Amino acid sequence: KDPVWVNPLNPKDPQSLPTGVNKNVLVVGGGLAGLSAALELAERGYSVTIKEKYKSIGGKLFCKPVEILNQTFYIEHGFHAWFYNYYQFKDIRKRLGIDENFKSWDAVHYIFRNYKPEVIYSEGPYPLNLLGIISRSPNLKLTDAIKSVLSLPDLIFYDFDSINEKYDNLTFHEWAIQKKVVQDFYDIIMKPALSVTLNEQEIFSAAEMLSFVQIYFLTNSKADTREVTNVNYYQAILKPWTDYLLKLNVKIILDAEVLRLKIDEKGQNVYGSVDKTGDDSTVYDWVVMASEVGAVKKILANTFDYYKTSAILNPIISNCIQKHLDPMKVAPDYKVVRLWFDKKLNNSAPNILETPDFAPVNLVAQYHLLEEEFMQWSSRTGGSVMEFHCYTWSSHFSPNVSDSEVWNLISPTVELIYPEIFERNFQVLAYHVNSFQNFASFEKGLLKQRPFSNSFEMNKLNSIYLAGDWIRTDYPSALMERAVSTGREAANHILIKDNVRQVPLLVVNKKGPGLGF
Ligand SMILES: Cc1cc2nc3c(=O)[nH]c(=O)nc-3n(C[C@H](O)[C@H](O)[C@H](O)COP(=O)(O)OP(=O)(O)OC[C@H]3O[C@@H](n4cnc5c(N)ncnc54)[C@H](O)[C@@H]3O)c2cc1C
Repeated sequence: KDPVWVNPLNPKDPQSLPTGVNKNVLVVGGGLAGLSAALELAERGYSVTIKEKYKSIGGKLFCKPVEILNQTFYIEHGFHAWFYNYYQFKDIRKRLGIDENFKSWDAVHYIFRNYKPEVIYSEGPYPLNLLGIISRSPNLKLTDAIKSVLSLPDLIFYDFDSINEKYDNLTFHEWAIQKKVVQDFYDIIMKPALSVTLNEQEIFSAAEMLSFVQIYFLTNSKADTREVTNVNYYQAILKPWTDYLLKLNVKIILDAEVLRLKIDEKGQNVYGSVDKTGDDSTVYDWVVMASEVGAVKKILANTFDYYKTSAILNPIISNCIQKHLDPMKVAPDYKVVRLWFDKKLNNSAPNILETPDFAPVNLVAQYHLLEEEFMQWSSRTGGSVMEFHCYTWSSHFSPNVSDSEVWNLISPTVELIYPEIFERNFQVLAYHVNSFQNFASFEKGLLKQRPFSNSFEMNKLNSIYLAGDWIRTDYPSALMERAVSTGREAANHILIKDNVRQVPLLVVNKKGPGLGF
């Protein structure tokens, strides 16, 4: 199915603010959602200020310089992949002129405890591409798909609205049982997708997962096609993006955690913020909250405390909190561990390996096969740089372990994945651990209360819009693409209010591919 354009609601309005008109926008959070909103608004003449809590921009895509082995390496929050259906992201890449910083990741390698390894890629037109995956598989048989026939209507005749209505109160696993999905099929095709959601697999919503399946596998035969960057994310994405914003006079203030919002009590307009650095006296016309779910909860709770005696604001803020924020949850904490070894795995080890059965390790990326600076270090020293993603850490170990204990704790699992590391006695030369608990939960039952980008405004908390990967969209979207799409949506809510033409969005079709003809 082709993607669909969401066209501007005001196509006749001018493309930017009239000369001489100044509108200030505050963007809270410098992740992809905030950067996307800032890009659209600054291009259309707005004076944009981004306030970011940390010293580096990028949110979950951040990439910061770290001194390791007497060299400065740029280290990411964690390895990411860009998918074919990431239309808003592709558009931003084109506008920033950074396409050359991406390369294709042709096939995805998986290992399992009870099945042979799989190399999955999509080739040929739909539905032959899916049949190809089954026929190449050393584990799956066509009869698995035929026996799982009850699941096929929800997959190939997917309908976004009715699936959301029907299945958010079921977990994906419950849905698979209800639809009698054959175990092999579930374990090899479906469970791996759940494994990389950074959520607890057992409680993940069926509605959310079926939408993910459309985006990443089914909507068109290229959906599963992925790209990775060939240099670090700072060089590939964040520097060009922030350089462009700075050229458009966007103010980017780092290390400036927003503590609470300032609201004009009569008009209920949000007009500013109090930050870690103090009380910002700028009056903003619009605010885009683009921080992650836990942070928005915290900022709104502080704001409520501040205005709790206000007869007008108290019920408004409390309504937004109760309706849209209280039900939202944060996924378990995760760790991303990058190690510098004195040796390399043999050549047959893939650059990226997904390990759905090997929790706490969900994915292994070999950085010396991915990014330039690590390739150079490896060819100079003969060593390797490997990253291990551990997505639901506290379901396996104490959340409070020190960084120096992490490798010892995951070593027994890594030994099952890559015994060679231990057989050949690889020495760890250095290591770096990122630990966070900032990912949104997509467990069952949250969809109805999940806010849209304009939900606060709809509940009378005016001039404030939401953006981020935890915000609900009325089309299939996920992760990085949801972040940049909701950033653009937030910008569009502002543009239409100021009679500036909205920016079109290209989104994944709400219907599944059907029989393909
Ligand atoms: C290890 C890992 C691997 C991933 N892999 C993929 C992948 O392969 N493909 C994919 O599509 N997605 C992937 N993701 C998800 C993707 O990174 C996110 O969906 C996306 O980056 C979210 O962007 P965001 O702007 O919504 O939120 P964030 O990136 O979380 O940005 C929010 C920003 O708000 C800031 N902030 C918080 N509180 C405040 C405050 N009070 N004041 C000011 N600023 C504040 C934060 O510091 C942060 O910079 C992965 C995520 C992780 C962690």
